[in-house]
Amino acid sequence: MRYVVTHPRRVRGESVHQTSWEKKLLLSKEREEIQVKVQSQTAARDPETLRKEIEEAFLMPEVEHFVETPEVRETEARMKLWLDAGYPVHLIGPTGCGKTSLAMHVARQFGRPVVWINGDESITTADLIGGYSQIENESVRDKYIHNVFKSKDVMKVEWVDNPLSLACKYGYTLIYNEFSRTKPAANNVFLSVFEEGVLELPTKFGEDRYIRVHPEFRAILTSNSIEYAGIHRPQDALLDRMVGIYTDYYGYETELRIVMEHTGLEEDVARRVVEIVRYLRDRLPDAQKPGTRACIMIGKGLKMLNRSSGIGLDQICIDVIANKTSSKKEMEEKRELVCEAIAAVQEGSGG
Ligand SMILES: Nc1ncnc2c1ncn2[C@@H]1O[C@H](COP(=O)(O)OP(=O)(O)OP(=O)(O)O)[C@@H](O)[C@H]1O
Repeated sequence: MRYVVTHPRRVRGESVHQTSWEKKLLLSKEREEIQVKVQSQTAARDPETLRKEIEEAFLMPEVEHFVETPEVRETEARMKLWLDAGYPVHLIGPTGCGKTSLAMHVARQFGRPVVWINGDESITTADLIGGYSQIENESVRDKYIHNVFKSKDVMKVEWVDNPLSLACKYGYTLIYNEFSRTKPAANNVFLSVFEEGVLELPTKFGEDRYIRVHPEFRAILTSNSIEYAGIHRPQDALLDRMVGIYTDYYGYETELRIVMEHTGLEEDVARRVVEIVRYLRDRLPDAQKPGTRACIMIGKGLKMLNRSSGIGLDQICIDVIANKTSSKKEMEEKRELVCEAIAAVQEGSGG
């Protein structure tokens, strides 16, 4: 809804040769309130149409190449059990182990629109629930006339729902990725959502400050087990209202299937990639462990290799795990470990 503010045109008194009578009239007008003629520019769309448009906009795309092994299905089954029991599910696990893909895949299976929030230090409660859109219109009179006139009119127009309000109002599935990156105070609104089934809109005026949470509302939150120990430890009261499912790196066979699905590599090559990454994962510190994502990246890098470039498998692996390196010495140590991993896998495969 756009508003047009109309108000008496202001003109510079002296520069326009008006009669004294016109000046008097203009001056008196200046003391009048600004006449705000609000015309809505668009005919109000009915709420149902608006909702359908919102739902189409939010429908989460299918997770491509999603691999379901017995191990994946077991975790999915636990997630659905708790979500159907009415509890939010908190997936905790190391970087790149598959939390987000799992959350998206399970969310899709409820057939409800999925709204997505990425946790961040700068997120406020308003980012979660919404706020008023407002038009501010300021008109300032000429400075060199004694009757300087300054007018400012701020109009609060309509409340705009943000993802959490939409999910609670219409029963969408909420995925709150890396939620522990958000400051705990901003996440306080979730306490009554998860317990009393009520979303309070503390910044909203009037009677509809509360949303009764829709029975189809579900929430899946993810956080990074490594960062979890670091950035913002969520308040116990919030953790107490969720079910926690710790998702570590997948087993060998699942990871192999995922790499083959994403890269199209032959099984024997994919096996070597997974074995090299798992060799490194077993020997690197938690914060440096390569995840499933690293397996896929190495696999895709291998596919792009051509003999003439002189780039070898070792360099591909080093480039993928170098991101979390903080010194030349550390890089050299990793280079040695990569060569050790490749040799060990070569030996193991009798290659
Ligand atoms: N079951 C699966 N089927 C296919 N691909 C998967 C599966 N699980 C994870 N992946 C792939 O592995 C990579 C890492 O998965 P994902 O991004 O879900 O991990 P994450 O734990 O959410 O990572 P982060 O902590 O960085 O958010 C992605 O490329 C994803 O597509």
